[in-house]
Amino acid sequence: MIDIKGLYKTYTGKEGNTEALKNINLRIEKGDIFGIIGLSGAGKSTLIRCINRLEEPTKGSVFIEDKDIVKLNDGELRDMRRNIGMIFQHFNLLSRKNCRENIAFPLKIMKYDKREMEKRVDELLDIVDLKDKKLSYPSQLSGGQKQRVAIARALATNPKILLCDEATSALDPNTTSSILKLLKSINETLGITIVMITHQMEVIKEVCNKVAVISDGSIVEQGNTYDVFSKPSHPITKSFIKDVSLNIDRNIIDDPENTEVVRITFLDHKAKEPLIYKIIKNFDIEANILAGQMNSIQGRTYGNLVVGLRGTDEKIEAAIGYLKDEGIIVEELKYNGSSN
Ligand SMILES: Nc1ncnc2c1ncn2[C@@H]1O[C@H](COP(=O)(O)OP(=O)(O)OP(=O)(O)O)[C@@H](O)[C@H]1O
Repeated sequence: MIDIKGLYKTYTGKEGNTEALKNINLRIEKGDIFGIIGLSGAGKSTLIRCINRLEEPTKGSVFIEDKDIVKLNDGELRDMRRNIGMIFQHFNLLSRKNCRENIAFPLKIMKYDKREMEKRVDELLDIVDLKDKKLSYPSQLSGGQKQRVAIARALATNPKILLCDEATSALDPNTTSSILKLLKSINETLGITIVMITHQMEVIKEVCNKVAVISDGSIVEQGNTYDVFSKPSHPITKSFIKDVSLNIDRNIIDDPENTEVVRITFLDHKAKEPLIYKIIKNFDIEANILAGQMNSIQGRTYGNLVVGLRGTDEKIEAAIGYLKDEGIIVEELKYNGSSN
């Protein structure tokens, strides 16, 4: 549905050039809730704004269905943008207009018939659960309510795609959760493809089925959210999930008493099995848990443990072989054994 190919963006300024995006390639399928996560300055806003050409790419293509948005003329771009709604961190509502008028704004520009417009505004207020605030002004609304109005306005023209630029970053955790639920229900019931940029891991975990991790203008990892975050390979991805092995004291890992120190990752139902107990019992070794955590992404569980193993090389090798046969991911952090 959205196919970004070889996308570059370079900002030119007095102090030189900034390469904000470097060869971005992403495919977002119809019906996805696609998250793009990165630290401040990574290029998230630039990337999402290139999707509707609020920012002009320097090079590359952004295909929406089969049209390259980069090549559209002004009139074609205006038509295309009706298919792409957008919401922002600070809502961008018109402060002198009430909820009804804010939501009706894009319909007015499209010269909707007055009766049709009133009907559509009522439908939208119903979708975002704000019927009782129809005549309230933005200053009379909470942050969450303002974002609901912004969502209603973004949906007014029946877009196929909704772009969310840090849409929950200004909201408290409970309000964030209710806005994410609303976005998920809009995705499911209206079939709208959602692209969201965020620096909040919780947002990705709660609603995104796919994720791309952006760092210094490049995508460093992407895929199904569960796969990317249960088996992260890039240090930036690991930092978002606060990988247990990153936080562990090096002295503990280097302790010569441990023959080997491993980081093991359990996925899905394996996270609930007593595998450490089994390796101690069946392989006659000692297993000392040094760090651990359990996580959940959209109802699927995974766990990480850092374990110091003590015993003969053969027994430890057999225990690790058993874990791998059981589908557990085992990574060696430190080996002190006699043979290698
Ligand atoms: N209009 C601009 N002119 C010059 N440089 C810019 C401009 N907009 C962004 N940049 C630079 O491009 C890089 C990417 O910025 P961008 O705003 O896309 O990052 P971000 O990941 O959205 O960061 P944040 O989360 O802090 O908003 C940064 O180095 C930024 O300083």
